[in-house]
Amino acid sequence: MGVKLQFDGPFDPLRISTIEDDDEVPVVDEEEDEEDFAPHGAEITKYKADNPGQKQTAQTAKPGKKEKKAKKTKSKENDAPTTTQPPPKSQQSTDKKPDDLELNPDFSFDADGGLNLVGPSHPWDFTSVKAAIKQQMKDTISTTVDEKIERRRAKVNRAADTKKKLLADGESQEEADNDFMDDGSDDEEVADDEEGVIASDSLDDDSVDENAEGEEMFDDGTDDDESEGEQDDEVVTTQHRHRDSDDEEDDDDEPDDIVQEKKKAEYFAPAPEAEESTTEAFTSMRLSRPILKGIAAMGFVKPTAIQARTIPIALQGKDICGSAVTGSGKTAAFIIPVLERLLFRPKNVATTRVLILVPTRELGVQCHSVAVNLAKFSDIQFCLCVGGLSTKTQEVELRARPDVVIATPGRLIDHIRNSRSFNLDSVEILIMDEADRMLEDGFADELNEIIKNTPKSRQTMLFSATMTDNVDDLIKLSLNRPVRLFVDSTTSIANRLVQEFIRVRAHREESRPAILAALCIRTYTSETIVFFRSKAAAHHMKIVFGLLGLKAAELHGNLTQLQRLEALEQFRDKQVDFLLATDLASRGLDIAGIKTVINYDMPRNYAQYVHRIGRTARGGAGGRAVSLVGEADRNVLKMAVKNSRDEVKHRIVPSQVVQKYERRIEKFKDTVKEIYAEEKEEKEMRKAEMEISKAQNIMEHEAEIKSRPARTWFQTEKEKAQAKELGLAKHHADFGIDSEEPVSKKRKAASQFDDDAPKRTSLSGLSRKKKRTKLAREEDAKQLATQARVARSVKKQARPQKLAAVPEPRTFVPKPSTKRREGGFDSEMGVSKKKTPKKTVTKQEPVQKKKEPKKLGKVRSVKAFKSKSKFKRR
Ligand SMILES: Nc1ncnc2c1ncn2[C@@H]1O[C@H](COP(=O)(O)OP(=O)(O)OP(=O)(O)O)[C@@H](O)[C@H]1O
Repeated sequence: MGVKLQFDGPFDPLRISTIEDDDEVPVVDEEEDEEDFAPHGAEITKYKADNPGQKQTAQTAKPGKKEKKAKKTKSKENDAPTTTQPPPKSQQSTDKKPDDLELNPDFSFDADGGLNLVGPSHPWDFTSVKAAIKQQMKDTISTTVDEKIERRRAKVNRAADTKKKLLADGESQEEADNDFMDDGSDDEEVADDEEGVIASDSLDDDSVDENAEGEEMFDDGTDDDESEGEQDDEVVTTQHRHRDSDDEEDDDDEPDDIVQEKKKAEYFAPAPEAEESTTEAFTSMRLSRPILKGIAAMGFVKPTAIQARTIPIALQGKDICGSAVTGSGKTAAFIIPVLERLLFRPKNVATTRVLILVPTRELGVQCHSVAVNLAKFSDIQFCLCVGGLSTKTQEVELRARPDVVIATPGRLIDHIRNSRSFNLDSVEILIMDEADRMLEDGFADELNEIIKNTPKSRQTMLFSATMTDNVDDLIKLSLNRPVRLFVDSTTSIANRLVQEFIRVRAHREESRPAILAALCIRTYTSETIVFFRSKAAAHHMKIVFGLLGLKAAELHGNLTQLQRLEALEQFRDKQVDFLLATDLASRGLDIAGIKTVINYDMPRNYAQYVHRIGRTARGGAGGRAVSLVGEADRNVLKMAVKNSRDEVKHRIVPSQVVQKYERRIEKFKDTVKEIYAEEKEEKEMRKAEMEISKAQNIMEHEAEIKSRPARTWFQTEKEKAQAKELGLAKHHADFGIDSEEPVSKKRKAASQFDDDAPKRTSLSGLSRKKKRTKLAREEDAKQLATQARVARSVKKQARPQKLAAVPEPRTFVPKPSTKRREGGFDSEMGVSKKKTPKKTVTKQEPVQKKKEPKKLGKVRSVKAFKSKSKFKRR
């Protein structure tokens, strides 16, 4: 309930398109208690969502109703939104309209002062979501992994003390044994920032050769003949090969490019240039007062490039395909125009008009939190609809028809199919954050299902740092002449992000845990996020870190939703120094102050690498990404070096250091096994507990349970698995990744260090939705499956045809290129081999090499890294 619109001043008819679900309802013809959104005398031009070019002039409200409406307005300040055209900055303090002051007496809008309001300490907050989860939780018989570690640390420490005493007079015991269980904070172990140790200036072509002559510099530190005493890491700055913007694609792709460019020219609407006025301040964007207040409260002073370009176009109701580097404010870029448009919604009937899709629950929670914060001076209602939270609570919330639903695709489809009276028929704006992610894996079909359920006339906006502009992909989303707003190249990384690479030789794969421990104890001691490919590896290192005395939280899909949110909060609030995460945390998460991202193992593709390292150096801050690069990671390394803005660095952790940590970790082996055993035991108990409560439930509520209609899903398990495979193949093709490339056996072996970890089951590798569905159907699988199939086929027949058929998946045929085989760690890092004559180290060099036969396998690699120690290696 709010105040009726009143306008008494000029209003730019091109500036805002309002949302409407019924053209017959003029914006100002709302009930008396509609809110006062627009400036006095303003004329609103509305654009139909399906026809942005069509204008409709709204009636001008009669002045004088304001006092009447004001009485009805909620006492809350946020119920008095008013669209204003703020005066020029210079006049703001003196030239305020009395009406403005009347409406918001306590709000002074000053581009420097007002916008400098201290925003929330973090743009997101999980308190309410956590509380909701806790409410529905039952007590379980389990202790946290931290408790298990702590108990054992105390035990092992006692054992170590006893050992020390016994050996007090002895001289034979290796010194390393004495720090058996230290806390990793020995002064001698904490090296200074290595960057200055050996790092040389950016190398020109000549200096590359000089470096190439000293090949031992590129040894990976695995020599056995290290000098006495612990050494600092070596960090060598190597040549960078930043591509010019007009040199972005490989030469091989040229014919493809021409076809794609032609398609793009036809498909995308021309993107207007960013207006200078809008890039300067949010106030120039003619946003309404409540939105400006929300922006100010977030502490945003000036729009970022993507915001400056997106907001005016989004306000016009146009479809957008947007991309900008990680941490550049894309979330606010799509939320602000949505909120602005929602302020003008007809309010006679509550309607869900905006749907924001995100790929992960955490991103959903974060996006919801940012949206709620930005809208806190309005009456816009939100519903968070992600997995891991109570379906029932969401059903209740959805029944109230919130203005905005923020959802993960799986949970949303669940509601569409199984929550009575919920549908997407009234959605006018569809936003997909991390849209390229949604187009891959198992999401593609889910997305198709969602799109099928939304009206064609909707406005659609897609965003990602690695957004695809491949027309064939976008066609599936049935966009309407989208505007392509690519502020940065999709391969770009943040400006102040320094990239380091550590080579992990094939025969040293098992040293990864020790290298990681050395990095985290000696160099990157806090505000560091470590990415793992597998949940098992993340969990294993959580235990190892705990035993080493490092404060770490883990974040992956094997945890409960509450544990996941708590891990993020602990890391955000600096209660722990390290977040050990899988790719679950690689996209979109915005945690202030992350200094370092470590890739324990490289992600499967370059896009994922961009997102992972994009967790640092956000919003103009600096950061560092350190990646452990194995033999199988050449492609990603190559892309990373090629797209680096500045030099990349090659870090060498001395073998002596690695061996020291290997010994230390080796000593925990039994303790780690004990912890796994205890976890296993607890898991069994929890399972038994669950079974009991399930049985009790069935006994008590049998009739009700049986009368409930079975929850349905839109595809069979088989279909979903196939979709995932196709998505992956397509994504690999996009990024030039050889889908056939086997996962290095050695790496696999290295990640299987936790031999007591749960083995693969029939549920492994399935999405949460699949798992849940599968588990839920366990009891009477056949019966329910049959019911579901029947229900599905009946519903399918009743449904309209899909808006766009999914095109045949492209079969990826690896290009016969010798280029890839040439690339070893050294050549990807831009370092020439020893015998390369200086003058031949030019840009033409790789082209010549391209024609060489494919024979640069292991032999080349060993040669390239030749060092004095090569004779000693086993
Ligand atoms: N105009 C602004 N002024 C200052 N800070 C801003 C502005 N807009 C957004 N931010 C802040 O910048 C940070 C990054 O924003 P956001 O998470 O939206 O980035 P993103 O581009 O979506 O990143 P990613 O690609 O990783 O998802 C956030 O902390 C956000 O609060």
